[in-house]
Amino acid sequence: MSDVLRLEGVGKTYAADGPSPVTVLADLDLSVARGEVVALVAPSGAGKSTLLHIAGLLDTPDTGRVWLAGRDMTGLPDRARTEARRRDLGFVYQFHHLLPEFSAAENIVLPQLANGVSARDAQARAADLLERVGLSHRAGHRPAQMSGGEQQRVAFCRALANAPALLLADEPTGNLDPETADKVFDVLMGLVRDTGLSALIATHNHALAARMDRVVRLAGAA
Ligand SMILES: Nc1ncnc2c1ncn2[C@@H]1O[C@H](COP(=O)(O)OP(=O)(O)OP(=O)(O)O)[C@@H](O)[C@H]1O
Repeated sequence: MSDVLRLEGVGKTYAADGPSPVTVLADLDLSVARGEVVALVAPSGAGKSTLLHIAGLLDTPDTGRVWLAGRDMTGLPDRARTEARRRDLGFVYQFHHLLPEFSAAENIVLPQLANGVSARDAQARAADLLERVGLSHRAGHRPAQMSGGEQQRVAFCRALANAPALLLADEPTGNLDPETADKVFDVLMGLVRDTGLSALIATHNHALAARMDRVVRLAGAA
């Protein structure tokens, strides 16, 4: 199977047993093929975050199944899900979430050490990734010493540090002014294409969505 991510018949209802249950996702099918970049466009409240949490193995659907990198994740215990998340997924959010007391390079090295990569290999990969996003000269800077666009470029490198099968991004340039957002998005797409990565990228920006391989629109369930 060449899909990196496959959701089949996924449904999610919040407070299903409460007085006013909210069905956010109903019978949703979605797949991301290997090397494919898919835009996820949804009006506010349509369930974009819920979907990304389910795809990111941070939440479980009430119905349906989730495959990641060819393995069925449905019903796996927390430990196995955490392990799959660490091995197969990279995350980028609207805010960079870099560790403030560590340098750009260290922020990219640390997740690799946690995955058992040697310090030497981790440093070499961090240097390579920083070069790809044009930030070699910022390797020793801490997040507070960098611009918003630079911080976000480091966050992309960190997400790719362990060579995940799939990148999940939630409004990755949403915190930046439009001009910077365009440039930083170019960097992200360059990085994704260079590494042959698959990605599911949520955005409200239709121009950015149009630059991806496919656009999935989430209308929101009743
Ligand atoms: N834990 C929860 N309990 C009850 N309702 C929830 C919960 N989490 C989310 N919802 C509801 O589910 C709907 C979808 O939420 P979700 O966060 O997935 O939307 P979203 O598409 O990401 O929105 P936005 O783009 O505004 O962040 C919303 O109406 C929200 O109020």
